[in-house]
Amino acid sequence: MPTSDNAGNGNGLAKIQQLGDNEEGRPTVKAQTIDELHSLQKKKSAPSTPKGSLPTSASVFTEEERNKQQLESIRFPKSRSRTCDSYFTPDDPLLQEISFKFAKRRSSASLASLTRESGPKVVKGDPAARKYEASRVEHVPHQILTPTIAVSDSALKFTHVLYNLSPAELYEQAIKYEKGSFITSTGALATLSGAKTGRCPRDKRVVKDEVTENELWWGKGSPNIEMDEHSFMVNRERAVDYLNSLDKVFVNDQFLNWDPENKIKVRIVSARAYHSLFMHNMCIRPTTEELENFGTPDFTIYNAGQFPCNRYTHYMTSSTSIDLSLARKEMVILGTQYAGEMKKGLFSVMHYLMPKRKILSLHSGCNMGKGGDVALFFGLSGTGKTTLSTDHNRYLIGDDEHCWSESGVSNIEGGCYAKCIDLSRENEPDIWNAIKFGTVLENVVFDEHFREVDYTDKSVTENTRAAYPIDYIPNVKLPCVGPHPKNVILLACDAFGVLPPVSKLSLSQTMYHFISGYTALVAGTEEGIKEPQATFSACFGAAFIMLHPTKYAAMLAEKMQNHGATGWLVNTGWSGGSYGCGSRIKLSYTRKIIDAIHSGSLLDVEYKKTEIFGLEIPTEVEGVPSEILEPENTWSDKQAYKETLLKLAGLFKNNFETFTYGENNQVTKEILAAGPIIHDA
Ligand SMILES: Nc1ncnc2c1ncn2[C@@H]1O[C@H](COP(=O)(O)OP(=O)(O)O)[C@@H](O)[C@H]1O
Ligand SMILES: C=C(OP(=O)(O)O)C(=O)O
Ligand SMILES: [Ca+2]
Ligand SMILES: [Mn+2]
Repeated sequence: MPTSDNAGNGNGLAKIQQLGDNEEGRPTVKAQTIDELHSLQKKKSAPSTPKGSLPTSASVFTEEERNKQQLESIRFPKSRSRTCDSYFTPDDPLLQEISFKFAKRRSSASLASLTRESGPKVVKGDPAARKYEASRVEHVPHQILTPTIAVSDSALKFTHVLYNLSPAELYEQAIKYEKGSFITSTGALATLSGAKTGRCPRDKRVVKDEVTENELWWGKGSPNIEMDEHSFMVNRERAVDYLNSLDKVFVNDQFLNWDPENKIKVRIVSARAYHSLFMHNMCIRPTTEELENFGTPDFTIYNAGQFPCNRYTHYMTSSTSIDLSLARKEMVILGTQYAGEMKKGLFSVMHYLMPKRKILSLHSGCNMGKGGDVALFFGLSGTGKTTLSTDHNRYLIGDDEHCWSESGVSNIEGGCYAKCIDLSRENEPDIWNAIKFGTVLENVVFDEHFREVDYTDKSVTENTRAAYPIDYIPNVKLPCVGPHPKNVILLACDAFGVLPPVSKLSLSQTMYHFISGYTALVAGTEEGIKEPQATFSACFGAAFIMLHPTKYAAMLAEKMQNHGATGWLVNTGWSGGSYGCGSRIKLSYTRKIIDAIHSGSLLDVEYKKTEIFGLEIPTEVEGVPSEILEPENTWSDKQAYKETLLKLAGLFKNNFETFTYGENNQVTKEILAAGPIIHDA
């Protein structure tokens, strides 16, 4: 049965919300048309040549001339000897057209990684010839498996499989065929993700069947919006048909999880080089040998993000749907090209598979000191997992997704996905330097001539991102595994400005704050001052968990207890007042606080218990002005402080009620007592 959110309208058709894509909460791009979107990406350059000289400055070309010039330079490289198109002169328009077509085929055929020895073959419209080509594709270790449709034109059509291409090959594909792809001044590949510039959690569906009905968390607060198997198959067929209609698709075979005993094999079938390069960076890259013996994947994604879902399909509420079938071990993406859906979609799968093996999956960053001390950094988006786990004095294990098993911690991924807004070399040097050849830069704005990225520019979106292989960070721990954590740091970006910059937590407090999963970000940064928006997301990642939050919390409590880990709450948000009055805590102060946690020095100082939240705050931290450690000190209006504190405490209590009743109640009185206590005045 559909949930109330997706209730049918009685005649068997799903209720269609005609709200388009601008519904609240769905991150969309700040443009009305594709052309407008593309025009946001590039800024006019200052002239690079003195007046009066030849018009070599890029700004004198129209967009079209520029593209044409670029294509020509790609098609007619200086060393012409080995390119098939080298006999044509670039200025013959007819030959140009032919050579372009030929080059296109050549590249897609040769890039299939199997025709290198035999050279390219041009496939004409003869089905027999296509059969020949298709049989050659069998040399590709793995083809996409599609259901056999008796005889239709689509079944006869041949689609090239571009299998595990290298970053260089993917750059060429992106630049040739995907509008909005450019090389930046540091060598990164700038791309546009299209209308969607963030995840769409309200369009993420999971197949509810006899098994998942009992296993998964459904209903209030759950991220798992149900769909039935039939509707999944309708969307799957739509995605597969779309992919089959293309001349070529990209296939990535890769791994998740650095723990060799719990490695998961994933296959990603996508239509864009951008998506293939993103996953190349984000998943663990197999060696040639591992690829030869890859076998059957444990999980497959069909990403047909350019193509919408059919809004008249049952359960659909918009033109976007991200669908997960655990029984089929498949995910289908329709109607969003935001690459983060693939990464986080696989994370959801891990949140199902790992607990079955008694392994805890964590939405956290992770790093390790020189002495082998491991820290976990939990937190919602924007709270500092990536920034603080990337620490020049420590070894990076991973920035976002981990497992904690009997043998210690392991990163699920092979790359990092950093926010780029206001990125600076001074504050985040390692991330800054990771933005080089091979890195995917999403939705950034750059100077059209020098291709220098302006990280302060939010014209396309505020959620600008860089996806790079983890070894682009110099002090990476390879393989990305480590011993049991010593510190568990819960990050909250408190835009109310009432949580202390750091407090030490008891185990029950750690559980309380882990289940609450609080952060508060500023509502809208453009239209002046607005109230901070409190967000509660169970386990600091409600969008990705598949089981009831208390299952993960119970595992965390047990592991922390067994291994003697200390819990900390770190506010990376506001101090001296709420957003609008106060200011964000300096990153350099937060880093000092984190240093003191890692070194153990914060265990040896005096503590003071706060009112309401009952948090233990240190009276001193090396390198941090002591007066900011107690938030009340930093507020000039003490009454406003008290009111804001009570307001936030009320929001916490309100949120926690979800977990204190209902069938799944495993929350003990102790955990409840570890939350804020509001005394009646
Ligand atoms: N005191 C602070 N602590 C952590 N991050 C901060 C702080 N002040 C500003 N920032 C910025 O906040 C953002 C944190 O984002 P990020 O590390 O990507 O979060 P996450 O990985 O948890 O989504 C970064 O852009 C960082 O530069
Ligand atoms: C990719 C994401 O992770 P984060 O914002 O936590 O870095 C996301 O939440 O979409
Ligand atoms: Ca995240
Ligand atoms: Mn992150």
